[in-house]
Amino acid sequence: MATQDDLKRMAAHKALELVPHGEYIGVGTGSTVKYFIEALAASAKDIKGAVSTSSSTSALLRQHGIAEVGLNEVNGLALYVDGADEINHSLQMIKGGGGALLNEKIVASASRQFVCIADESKYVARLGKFPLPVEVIEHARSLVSRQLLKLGGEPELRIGVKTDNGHQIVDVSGLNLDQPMSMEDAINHIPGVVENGIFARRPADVLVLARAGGVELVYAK
Ligand SMILES: O=C[C@H](O)[C@H](O)[C@H](O)COP(=O)(O)O
Repeated sequence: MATQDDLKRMAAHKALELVPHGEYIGVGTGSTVKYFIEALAASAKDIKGAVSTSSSTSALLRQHGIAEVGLNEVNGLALYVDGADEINHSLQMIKGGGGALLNEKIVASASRQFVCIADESKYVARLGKFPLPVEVIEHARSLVSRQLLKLGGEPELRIGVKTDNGHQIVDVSGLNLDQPMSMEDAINHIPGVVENGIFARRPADVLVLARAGGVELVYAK
């Protein structure tokens, strides 16, 4: 029986088919993306370079000899490839389980196409079982947490974690995410919030979904 890691690897390999030759691409963060970087390095795709979303992704790109380029050095990206913690049938996502949500949202917003790679455990009818990561300015953490309580969530500080941008992460359980775009906006309007892990304003364009029976491409309904 295929393990979750097998499924992640299958999705990552399939995504290679969507990578254009001779372009800059954005690369997300996480265990599924790690398989994508390995597959990309072993493939004959001649991308111009990759914009990274985290120090861990940069290290993997270096390790595999893939040229990294800064976002300021390119005029937009053809494609962005990343995993998700949850993705719904509109291809809206919760991301940030690995703490890279801020750079991921920035790089995704610079990309013409967002390809999400995921095993079937991530594909859900309703977002919100996975606690929502919210990146906060450290001295505003308590203030922000009180506002998140008012929005119906139960915030919990991710102990001992600092993001690549030097902020803290609060993981929020119990939020009603039936209107993901409104909640994305509402949380980002709290002073002290840097970014939150709802990707509703910039959903994926295509989901490469790996199930035990095979890999399929899913487009937003
Ligand atoms: O901050 C991390 C990212 O949003 C990841 O894309 C997400 O956590 C999924 O990671 P994984 O592929 O390891 O499940």
